[in-house]
Amino acid sequence: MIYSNFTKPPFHTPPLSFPSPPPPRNHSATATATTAAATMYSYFPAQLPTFTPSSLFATYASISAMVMLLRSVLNDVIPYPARAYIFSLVCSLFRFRSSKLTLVIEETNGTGIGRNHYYDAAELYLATKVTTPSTDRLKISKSSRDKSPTIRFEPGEQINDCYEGVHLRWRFGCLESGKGRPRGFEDDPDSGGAVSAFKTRFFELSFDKEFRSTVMNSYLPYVEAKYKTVKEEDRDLKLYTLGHRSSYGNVFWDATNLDHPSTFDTLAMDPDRKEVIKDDLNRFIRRREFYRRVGRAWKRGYLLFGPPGTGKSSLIAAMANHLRFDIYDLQLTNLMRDSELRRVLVSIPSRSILVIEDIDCTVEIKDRRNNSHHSSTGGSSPNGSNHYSKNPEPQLSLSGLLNFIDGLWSSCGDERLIVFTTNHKDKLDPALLRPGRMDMHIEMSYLTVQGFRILASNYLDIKGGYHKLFDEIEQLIDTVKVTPAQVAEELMRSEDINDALQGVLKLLKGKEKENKEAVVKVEGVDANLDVNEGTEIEGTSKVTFNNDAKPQPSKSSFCS
Ligand SMILES: Nc1ncnc2c1ncn2[C@@H]1O[C@H](COP(=O)(O)OP(=O)(O)OP(=O)(O)O)[C@@H](O)[C@H]1O
Repeated sequence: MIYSNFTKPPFHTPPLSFPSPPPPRNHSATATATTAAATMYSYFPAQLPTFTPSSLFATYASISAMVMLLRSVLNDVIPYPARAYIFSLVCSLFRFRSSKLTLVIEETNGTGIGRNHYYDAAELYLATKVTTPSTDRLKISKSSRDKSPTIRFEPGEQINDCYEGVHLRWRFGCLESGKGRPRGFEDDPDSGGAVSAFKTRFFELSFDKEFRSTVMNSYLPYVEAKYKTVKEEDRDLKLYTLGHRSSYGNVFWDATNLDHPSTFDTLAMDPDRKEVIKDDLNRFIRRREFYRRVGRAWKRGYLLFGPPGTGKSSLIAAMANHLRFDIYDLQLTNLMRDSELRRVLVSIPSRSILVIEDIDCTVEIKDRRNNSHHSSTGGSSPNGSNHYSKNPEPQLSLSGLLNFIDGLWSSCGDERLIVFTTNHKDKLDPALLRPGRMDMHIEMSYLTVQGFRILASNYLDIKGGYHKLFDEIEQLIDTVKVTPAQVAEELMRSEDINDALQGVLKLLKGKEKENKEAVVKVEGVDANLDVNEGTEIEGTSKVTFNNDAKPQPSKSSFCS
């Protein structure tokens, strides 16, 4: 027990003694004064309690201990939402008479799973305003491949802005929005045992209430427009792939710069077909109002099909470079359930291309669904995790994917392209080919003469665009199947034009020879069939006419 100077002393402390009043004098005035003084003297102790540093510290310590005790009791007794409500009530009392209006712009939208476009716009817009004197501290980063640095704000940082005479104050904040599983994962038993705090980043925009309509109708659209301009002019295109998984089981996109040099000019493809694709893309971008008017989600699906090495990935990169859209490369093996797929797809922003390569391997999706019982009894997922064993249902399904393409979820997000690629269109689930799902089917074929001319001009920069070996090469290109990738490989082997073209010639002649041998082999099988009529010949379907007809392993990890 700590005793202060104001509390009763312990019983063994000697009682405070008061000195006796001085004896009275004869003088009457003096006597009166003396009597008054004596009366006062009798009320006050001779020695007032003293405030020593140690006593003050002891008092402070006991008060703090009490406050902390009270606080922890209140925290235990009153649940977090109730505390937050009381806090907001108290705040609202103080805000009541404020002439300012504050808009809070959080990083995620109301549902907590999609990004808030205003937040992205504000972040980029304010990065252009960091030269104002009110800015004291910023985070800055730049990878070796970035064109310009990325600027981020420290919590509490303020930036003042002025728009059409209206003074605006931006403030960046970051707060721990509570402990527990993030929104949408509350009932998920598999979302990680650890329960930790998660952060909400936000901007606050404060201004005089009278300018509310100016800010809402004019300033915010202005910030958005600036964002678009800056993004287009300055930024590097990004390639996003599904990366790390949080302890809640949430999967996040990891970004890297997309430096793919492929353009429609470098693509070895018939010029007419290239024009058709370019026109289609340009029309799509222009038709925002059209899509709204006819009640369709503003997105377009492309199916690219053709043998490996015919330029499907190169075409996607050319599309991204043409439109200045980011690419989101989705590997379905990284996802376990439809809910994850939805979450990941909804997090893709506008002006981006979602790519799902080798979609013919979606047979895996159906297999997972059918094998859910097996998985739930201890099987492990294809990527080696034991995620399935904890969550038997529902798994990733084709219908989940299709629902995103043209179901209700398709309306989440604007201005997006969805590109599926496949080496085997015939193997695709008919549901994927249904009209309205993939708007345009683009066949990527073996190299044509026109395609070869484009490759030769790109790789060898031949003056006049003609070489004496072209005639022979082009004759062979018409008769054998060779992919642009194979010819491009030959063209890269030598810096000498003649050597490089000789290499192409050799490749084509080799293919021609293989074709002839294969024909002879087939004729031999046919002859055998005639001799042993009625014999079941196994493996005739494996007889190949050339190397290109051989089934080739897909590079996608989705195909195990
Ligand atoms: N049509 C083409 N025009 C220009 N270059 C091409 C073309 N097709 C292939 N190439 C060259 O071949 C390489 C591989 O091509 P790409 O990855 O685009 O083929 P793909 O059809 O996507 O193959 P896969 O089906 O195996 O993914 C490219 O880096 C490019 O250099």
